[in-house]
Amino acid sequence: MLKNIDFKTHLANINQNGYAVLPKLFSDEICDELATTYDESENFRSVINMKRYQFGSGEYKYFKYPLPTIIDEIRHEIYPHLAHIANDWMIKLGIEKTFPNQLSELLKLCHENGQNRPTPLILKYETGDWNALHQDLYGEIFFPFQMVIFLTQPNGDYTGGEFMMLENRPRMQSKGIVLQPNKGDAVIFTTNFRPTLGSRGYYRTSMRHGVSEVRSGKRINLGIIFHDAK
Ligand SMILES: O=C(O)CCC(=O)C(=O)O
Ligand SMILES: [Fe+2]
Repeated sequence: MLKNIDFKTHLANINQNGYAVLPKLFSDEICDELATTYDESENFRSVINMKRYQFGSGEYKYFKYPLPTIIDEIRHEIYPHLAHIANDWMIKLGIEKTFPNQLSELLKLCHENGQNRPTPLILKYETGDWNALHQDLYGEIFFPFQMVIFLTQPNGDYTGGEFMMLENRPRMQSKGIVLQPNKGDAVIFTTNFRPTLGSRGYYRTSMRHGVSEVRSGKRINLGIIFHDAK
């Protein structure tokens, strides 16, 4: 499924900016099919009302294991490409941590550490909904990257609802990044922090992500987080 992806360019973008946009990872048909699974409650382990937890406004559902095939495949196929940068980042930042080459091994570590619950999720936002800037860590073991796939079309299915990232640079003002990818596009982005080169070597820039208010319509996204949750 990932045959035509130009990973070299995407990995360079991730190294440079902390994120990459992958155009048209999923066809419209696959997007529609995944968006429809949202209403099939047997696919999910829990439903979160975002207002109740003060996470913003909207609703999301975590898939249960076994994950739908396409989500499981993409999670396993993308991971090895990212594990290499993850390890390089840890070296640059002087952190003694190594991520295994395969997702199955990372998940094994998560499970041994009591992080047993699957983290892939679908989020649904309607008019007025939004997602507060946050990080998806879920336990001591967390992978530095995650992915979000846009299942609906901005300025077609909804307006507003931009994907936002905020880079917190130490002792400097923060940088905001706003994206509005098309239906079927994916964004791979930094979950926690990334190395930025300064005059005295690499330092940590922490990143958070969220979604601006949806002005009209319905926005549905699929989130793929690689580590499992406590
Ligand atoms: O709806 C979005 O674009 C953001 C979803 C999100 O927070 C995530 O996938 O972790
Ligand atoms: Fe998130």
